[in-house]
Amino acid sequence: MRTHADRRSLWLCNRSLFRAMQLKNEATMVLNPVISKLSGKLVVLASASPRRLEILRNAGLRFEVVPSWFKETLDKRLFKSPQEYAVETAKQKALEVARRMPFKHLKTPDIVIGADTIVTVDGLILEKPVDKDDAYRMLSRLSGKEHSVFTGVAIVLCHEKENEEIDYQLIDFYEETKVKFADLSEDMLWEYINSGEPMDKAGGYGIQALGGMLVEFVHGDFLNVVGFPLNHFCKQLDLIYNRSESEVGESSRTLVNSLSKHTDKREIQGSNHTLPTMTSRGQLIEFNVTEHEDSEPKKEDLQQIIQLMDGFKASKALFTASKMGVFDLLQRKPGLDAAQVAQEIKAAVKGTEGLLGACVSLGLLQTSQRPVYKNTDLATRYLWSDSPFSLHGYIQHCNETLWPLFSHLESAVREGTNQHERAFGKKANDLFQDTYYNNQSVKLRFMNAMHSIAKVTGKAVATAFDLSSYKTACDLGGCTGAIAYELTKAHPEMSVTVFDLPEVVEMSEHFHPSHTDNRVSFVAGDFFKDELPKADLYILARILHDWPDEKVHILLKKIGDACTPGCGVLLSEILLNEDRSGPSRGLLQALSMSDGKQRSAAEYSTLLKSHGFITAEIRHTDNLLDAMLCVKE
Ligand SMILES: C[S@@+](CC[C@H](N)C(=O)[O-])C[C@H]1O[C@@H](n2cnc3c(N)ncnc32)[C@H](O)[C@@H]1O
Repeated sequence: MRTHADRRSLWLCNRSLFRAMQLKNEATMVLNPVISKLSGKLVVLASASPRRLEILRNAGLRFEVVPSWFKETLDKRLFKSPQEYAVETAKQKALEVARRMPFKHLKTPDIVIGADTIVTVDGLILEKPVDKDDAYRMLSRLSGKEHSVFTGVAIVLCHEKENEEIDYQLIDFYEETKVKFADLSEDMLWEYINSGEPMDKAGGYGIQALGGMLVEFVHGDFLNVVGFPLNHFCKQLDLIYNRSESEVGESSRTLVNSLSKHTDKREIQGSNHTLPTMTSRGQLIEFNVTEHEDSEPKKEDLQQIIQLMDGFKASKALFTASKMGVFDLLQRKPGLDAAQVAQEIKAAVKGTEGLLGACVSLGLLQTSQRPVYKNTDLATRYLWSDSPFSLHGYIQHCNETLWPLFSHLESAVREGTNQHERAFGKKANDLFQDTYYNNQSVKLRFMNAMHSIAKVTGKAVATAFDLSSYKTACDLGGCTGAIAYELTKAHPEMSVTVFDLPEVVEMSEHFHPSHTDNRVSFVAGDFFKDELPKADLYILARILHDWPDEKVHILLKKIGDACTPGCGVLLSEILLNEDRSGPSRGLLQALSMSDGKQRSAAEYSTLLKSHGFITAEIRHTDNLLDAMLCVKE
């Protein structure tokens, strides 16, 4: 029987082993650029295992957990090797979730990850023990011997096609780790079984906890024994997202099938028979599920379509309530009834009742029996003008500028040009100088709009990367300075020059924060014509999308000329997916844009590369804007 000291030293040994394995993983690859490829994507883990969840969370992956309904009942005798069984189970788990989500959750994931861990010894597959006796049988079989732990992993990539079909692309792999158990005495076995730990674990032990005391050595990926081979997974992601398609094809197995979103639900649930039980490595299989003529409209289809059809009504109700000061009023005086609100906002009671009711239904206001109204938390945080994260300014811009432009969308599509002349009665060669800045109130409204978005996104952009090596920054087109103030707040060593057109700089003091910050200064000028202030980091936040490539090259050349090797460009934009499938915010915004265009990270990288900048990092911030850091070679 092992003493407590023995167990403790075994435990310590395993802990240091765990750390050593972690360090090995860290040393062999840079995880973040791989994991960050998944940010902004709907990643789903088709497993309820808390250990897998923790491993992936610790790696910085953001995902939803949707446990698979696939029953692990595959006939093990049909498989040539245990690893093929584990891979097939992982595959079935992931595919079940990938197919269920568009119907049950009304959203299509981008990626579904499935995994199955098994333990094999003496040619036998050990899964989870069903009871204590089963655990005893398993553990005594493992005692004093070396066994293998296999985790099969399946990554299902879901691509929605234009015809509403979904393509499923499958990449699968497995990882093997050898584990040697110490000789286990009866007492130790039962003590461990009675701890309850073996019951939900393959092979009846958990290496990351008490079970670590049973282990003499581990050969291979430690996390694979815990339940997920993180290192191999990241290498596969690297192949999928960072390498050419041919490399992916060579290194992993791909299975493609298409399902229509309109395929009958019952057919999906029973569709396992359409999958081969096993495929050989490298094989590509395609099949289609026949589409049926739908006899009844489907509830979920109708919900989706109604949301799209009514979207403009909801937007306009929000814009109008915001413009008429409803949220500001109810922030100052919560608990007014419709007549009181109508009186304050100088509107008809009937019209006000309708607007308040619509706002309640949209989750912007709360009401009670009487009925009186007050702001919801959402409105308090984002809709009244003086809240720190108020989007009031941007909502006014949507109402007064974007709404008229969108009402001419058909002409914009037919003519392929911006609709400023139709919407506002005047041509705009330079959007800023001809449209926004030749009228004082329009200018202030635009600056308020930029300010409100920059306040919401500024911190995420300012802290997206390690900028500690940069001491002077210049925010080109930095407008009200909102991002500059976030930068100095986040980087105490940094000073920032905001460079913008004279019309903007003259108004900037209206937006200064209450505390003075002498590390932020303003310089007026035209970034296409004038000399740029010297800095070792240039910020381009929501600038490049406004301009066509020719103009972007003019600006980037000036920045490139002003930079010495090591200087940086911090770009902040909505980055389009490389296949231009989204995000829809970016694609919708493009519909009302003038001469500019939305671009993907690769497109921005190419533009910057031609001026000597290499893309160091890309961050999808989970905020309204993404960020890229590029460094001068
Ligand atoms: C879309 S706004 C972005 C503002 C700010 N960077 C942000 O993210 O909130 C574009 C900014 O570029 C400025 N700008 C446009 N043309 C410019 C030019 N030729 N020279 C300097 N600034 C310019 C505008 O005045 C405006 O402040």
